[in-house]
Amino acid sequence: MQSFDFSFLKVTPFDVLDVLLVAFILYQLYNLIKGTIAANIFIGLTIICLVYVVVDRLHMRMLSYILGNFMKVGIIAIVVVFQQEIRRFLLLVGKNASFQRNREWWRYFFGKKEAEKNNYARIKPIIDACKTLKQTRTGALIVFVKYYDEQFYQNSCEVLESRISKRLLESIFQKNSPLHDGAVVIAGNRIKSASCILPLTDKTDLPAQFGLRHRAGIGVTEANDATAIIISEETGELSYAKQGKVKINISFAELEKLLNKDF
Ligand SMILES: Nc1ncnc2c1ncn2[C@@H]1O[C@H](COP(=O)(O)OP(=O)(O)OP(=O)(O)O)[C@@H](O)[C@H]1O
Repeated sequence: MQSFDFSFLKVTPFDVLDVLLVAFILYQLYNLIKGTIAANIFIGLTIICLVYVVVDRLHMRMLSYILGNFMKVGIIAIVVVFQQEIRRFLLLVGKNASFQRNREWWRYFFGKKEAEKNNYARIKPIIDACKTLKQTRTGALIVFVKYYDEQFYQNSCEVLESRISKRLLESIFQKNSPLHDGAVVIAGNRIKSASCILPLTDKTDLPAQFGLRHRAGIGVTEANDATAIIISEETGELSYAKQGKVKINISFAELEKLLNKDF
């Protein structure tokens, strides 16, 4: 019986690692563009690539010339078209390697209790304000950023630079307040700004009841290392957005856990 010779197939541990890393990167990219217009653009580009390979093999000169030229500028087109996704991908990579994440491990082994106690004092006024806003069905959008990018936020915001306080948050979102439209941005221990106009997500698979407030809350977490609490004026529901994904109708216990982890 004829036997097959697989001796040419030498698989080293680095090959396995290589494949795993590529699979991981593709999976992360898939997660980033899933449900967005970018997913359709990606499919379009893949189809053009496949057509190019076919027409090139069939020696259809005119079409392969046109598609070939298109492919040459393709890389620039990809960078332009996927600007947001590339930004999000780099943020994801940077975030996973960041000092902040390692500091969480540090906290876990040394002095976690102490850290949690301090954090609770920080997040309590926010949770209390959310309780009132939910009860009174007052729409609100509160964004937490690790790094406050002055350029990104200051152009469209009213600068506050104030201590985090329950009553301040409640009064900002009162319907008669001049600052109630838009988002409040919190960084570290400060309310940095209010009335911020944020980028909207272009996701196409969101629930029908999500309007501009929810789209802005999700959008800001796609473009930045940020998380957002969204309180619906219509239903009083509390949602929490992170990395472009949203948890709907969360409880206050859940909110406390999430803020403890992310803020
Ligand atoms: N780009 C934006 N950035 C920040 N806030 C925004 C933005 N666009 C709209 N908003 C806020 O969202 C409010 C309008 O919310 P809209 O009713 O469209 O949203 P929604 O997601 O349906 O929320 P709700 O359930 O509270 O109605 C505006 O009054 C404004 O405060």
